[in-house]
This record gives sequence, C-alpha cells and structure tokens, in this order.
Amino acid sequence: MMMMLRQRDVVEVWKKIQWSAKAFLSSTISPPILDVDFPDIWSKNHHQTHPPRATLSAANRQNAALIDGKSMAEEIRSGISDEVRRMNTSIGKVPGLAVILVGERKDSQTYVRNKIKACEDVGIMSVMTELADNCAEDEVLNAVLSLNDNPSVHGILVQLPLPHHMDEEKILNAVSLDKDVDGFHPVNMGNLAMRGRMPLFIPCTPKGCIELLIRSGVEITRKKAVVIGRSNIVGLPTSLLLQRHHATVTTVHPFTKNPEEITRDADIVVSAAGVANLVRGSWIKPGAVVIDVGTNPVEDPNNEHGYSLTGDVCFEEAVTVASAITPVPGGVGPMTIAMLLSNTLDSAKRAYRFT
Ligand SMILES: Nc1nc(=O)c2c([nH]1)NC[C@@H]1CN(c3ccc(C(=O)N[C@@H](CCC(=O)O)C(=O)O)cc3)C=[N+]21
Ligand SMILES: [Mg+2]
Repeated sequence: MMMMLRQRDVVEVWKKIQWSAKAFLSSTISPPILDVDFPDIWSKNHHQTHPPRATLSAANRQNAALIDGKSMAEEIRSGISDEVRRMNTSIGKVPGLAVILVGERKDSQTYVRNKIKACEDVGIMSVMTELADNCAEDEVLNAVLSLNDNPSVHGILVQLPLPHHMDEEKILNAVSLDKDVDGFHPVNMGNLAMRGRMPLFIPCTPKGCIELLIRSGVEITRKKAVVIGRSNIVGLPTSLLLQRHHATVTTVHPFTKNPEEITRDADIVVSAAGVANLVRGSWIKPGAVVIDVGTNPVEDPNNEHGYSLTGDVCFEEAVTVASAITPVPGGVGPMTIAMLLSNTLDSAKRAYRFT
C-alpha cells in the first residue's frame, strides 16, 4: 500500500522547481528528489498485522520510569518567571510574544489559548492577532511585518497549519529572524543543520525533547537514536538536534523498509509520526528510552469533547519494555510550551542586551 514515487512523478515535481529544472531535464543525470510536497503517508497496516493491543495488567507490569514532562515544564516555567521579574525590576521591560491565529480550527484555538495562558503565568506580555479563515494572505503578511517592527514584541508565532490557500513558506519567511521563536525560518533551520553554526532559535518541540532527556539523566552522546517522522516542525529538527548532541541518528519515515526492526535497534526512540499507536511494544528494544511526540485525537465516548489525545506509541505495551517513557498527555506537550517561553525570554534578553 506504500506509495511509490515514480520517475514520472519525480520529473513532474522537479518541473515545479524552476531555477534549474531545465538544466537537469536536459542533462543525463537523474533529477534529485526535491519534492516540495512529498506524500508522508503512513501505512495503517501496522495496526492490523499485529496482535490486539495489550492492556496494563499484573501480567504485563509497568517497568519503565515515567518521564514527567508536566512537572519538568513547571520547574522551567518557574525559573523563567523569576528571570522575567528580575528583568522587569532592573530595566522596566518584560518579554513580549505575538501569536497569529488564522481560521477557526478548534485544536489551534486550544493550543493558542494554552500558550497565552502560559505567558500570563510567567509575566510575559502576549498579543494575539486573530484573522478569519478566508482572509487574504496579505493580511497575515502585513500582521507579521507590523509585529516585526514592534519593539515590544520579541517573539512572533504563526500558528500552523495555515488555511490551504495560503503560502506557508512565504509567511514564515517574513518573520524577522531575531523574533522567530518557533525556529521555523529557513535560515534558523539551516544554521541548525550546519556544523559550526548557531541558530538564533531552536524549534520548541525538539528542544523540549532534548531537555526531557537531559533532565531525566539520559546520556545522548554515542547513543543510537531513531526519529520516526521527518516533518519540518518536529522530525527533521529533532534529528538534527540529536546529531548535534552526538547521537547516531536514523530517520524512519513512510518509505523506510522494516521500520520495526530499525527502531528496535535504538537506545532512544523519538516518535513524531502523527499516527496513533503506530509504535508497538515489539518496536522497542528492552531498556530503550521512548519520547512520544504524537498528540493524536482519537474517539473517546467517555470524554466530554468526544475525543481524547493519544501518542504515536502504544503506551501499555511500550511501558513494559522501555526503561523510561513519556506519557501523552503530560510529556512533550507541556515542554513545548515551556521552550516557547524560554525562547521568548532569550529573545528579549538579546534585544535589551540584558544578561
Ligand atoms: N507555529 C506553531 N508552533 C507550534 O509549536 C505548534 C503549532 N504551530 N501548531 C500545533 C502544534 C502542536 N503543539 C502543541 C503544543 C502543546 C501541547 C500540549 O501542551 N499538550 C498537552 C495536552 C493539551 C490538551 O490536553 O489539550 C500535553 O501533552 O500534556 C500540544 C501540542 C504546538 N504546535
Ligand atoms: Mg512527520
């Protein structure tokens, strides 16, 4: 069922990349795959070919330590709160975060509300720009540009995904490099990827994953790490960051042969696939550390909203095999928000040369 990228597709895609398409199509070498929109479709078969999911019982006891992202995030936030107070006392300034929300997606509204509440809790000033689903791309662009020029704003976050009619790349490129607290600007991402360079900001979720590992006493250097997923916002920067921490990193994605076997070789597994229960207990090497980035909505009649959040990892199974594991919720999610606050504080300190 896996989608294959045929040569014809590759050429079609390549035609979109105009700057050197002609040169390549007329040459004898194959065009490199620089697909701007490759289909990251995970096979749902993994679920069906496995035995039914285990449930936690005396027979399969929990062995893994729980990595408590919620309380680690609280600790970090309390430190940020102290720093914000110190800044305010000594120079009369506080960090400012601007959030741009386009459209009416319920999940995006919830995330944005949580981020703004987190700002309030630590004394970071926040401003919110809400735009309608059908607004023009230029309105979003203008909002970004005016925030770029606003000296009391030190971080700009454009909540993703944007409505389909908008050019996400164009809008993210417009965010001022030194206010890019999400770390999604291609220059920040490029600097993260290149040796000897320092990005101004590291994307929040990857940074949160590393912080979880370090605070749990997990040594990253020399470890085999597998990152499941290669999205721009999580999988890719997490791979880069683990590599900078001297792990040997393998990326698993929908075109990977034997993802189960490859994952089972890892000392550290970070899953950011966005598929509920993709990673079964059999994917985990005994004693491995599992970081579950997935926040997948699954139907849940017992929940007041009719759905609840579940990770990429089949928790009941993995918890009997791993040495440590993050829960969902209460793992990576709260750390993502803590890192956003931390990036915003860093940005304000840089802007005011406050140390
Ligand atoms: N420009 C941009 N930056 C982002 O960082 C970004 C984004 N767009 N779009 C959406 C994703 C998703 N994301 C989450 C943040 C916190 C939790 C979180 O705190 N989760 C809680 C549970 C929340 C709940 O129960 O609703 C937890 O895991 O414990 C989850 C997901 C940031 N994202
Ligand atoms: Mg992905």
